[in-house]
Amino acid sequence: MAGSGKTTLLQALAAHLGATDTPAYLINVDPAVADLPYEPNIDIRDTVDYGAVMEDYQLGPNGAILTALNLFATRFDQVLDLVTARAPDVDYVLVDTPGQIETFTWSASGAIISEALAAALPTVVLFVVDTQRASSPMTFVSNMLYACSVLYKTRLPLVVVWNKVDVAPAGCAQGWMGDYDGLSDAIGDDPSFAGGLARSMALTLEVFYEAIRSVGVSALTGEGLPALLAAIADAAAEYEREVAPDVAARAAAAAAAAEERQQGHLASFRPSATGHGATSPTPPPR
Ligand SMILES: Nc1nc2c(ncn2[C@@H]2O[C@H](COP(=O)(O)OP(=O)(O)OP(=O)(O)O)[C@@H](O)[C@H]2O)c(=O)[nH]1
Repeated sequence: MAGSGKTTLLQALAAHLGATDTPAYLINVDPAVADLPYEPNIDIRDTVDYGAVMEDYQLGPNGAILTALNLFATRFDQVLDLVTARAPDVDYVLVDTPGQIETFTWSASGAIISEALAAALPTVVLFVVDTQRASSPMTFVSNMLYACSVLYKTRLPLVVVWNKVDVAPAGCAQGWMGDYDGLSDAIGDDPSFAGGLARSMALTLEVFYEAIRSVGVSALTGEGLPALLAAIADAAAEYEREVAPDVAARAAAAAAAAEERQQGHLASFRPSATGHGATSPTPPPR
């Protein structure tokens, strides 16, 4: 979510891993960020000038982020080559995404980037929430719906990160994830459409909670980072178990479809039994 602390968390994780002699490889794909508190190994801003994109294409902030991501995605194979070349030396590749969730999660270029990463390396999504901003039951439910949509869009193991626990403890939100009655009581008998929707969504989301992990952290103080790394390891094991076979099957199906297309093209150029090519413009005279 925007402003939830993704960049600060990435910096905190990188510092934590550095201190335990586990250097991480850092990638920034947010073209609009002004200052980064960490030194990325790969930075979209080295490739795409967000300000120039706005000016050249006469776009607003979100349109410019989308266009910058599209331009970056066209060269993502080069990024992937760099990442996979370094992968044997690092345990983690951390990717910082743009603030507006829809520009990454729901864009074609965001899908290209996450699918390319997921096809090359065990990939896990961290859905970062500002815990204080999810302290009312309604905003909690809407945050969980966003998390749910990210899970279904990416089809990757997901960890919900309740950030900023130095300001607001995550206990309440984490409690609601496992306690429909508690959440329903908190929503109350609000007779409005929103209240009814929140109650039915809360019930629907119970199944979703079984598929995800959640951790409370403070990117500012470092609280909860070891638990977050344990959750990431668990999610990576799920990737190996459940996602990797699916990724391999999809790659094999895509390769088979490409092969079939190529055979089709070849067949159309092959001479027929009568000595005429399949692409002959006129049938032989009778
Ligand atoms: N108290 C507190 N503040 C935090 C924490 N993590 C981040 N912040 C603050 O939250 C604000 C936003 O942090 P960022 O890291 O820029 O958030 P972001 O999600 O990357 O922001 P966008 O990319 O713009 O969406 C900054 O003022 C951070 O200092 C935390 O754990 N505790």
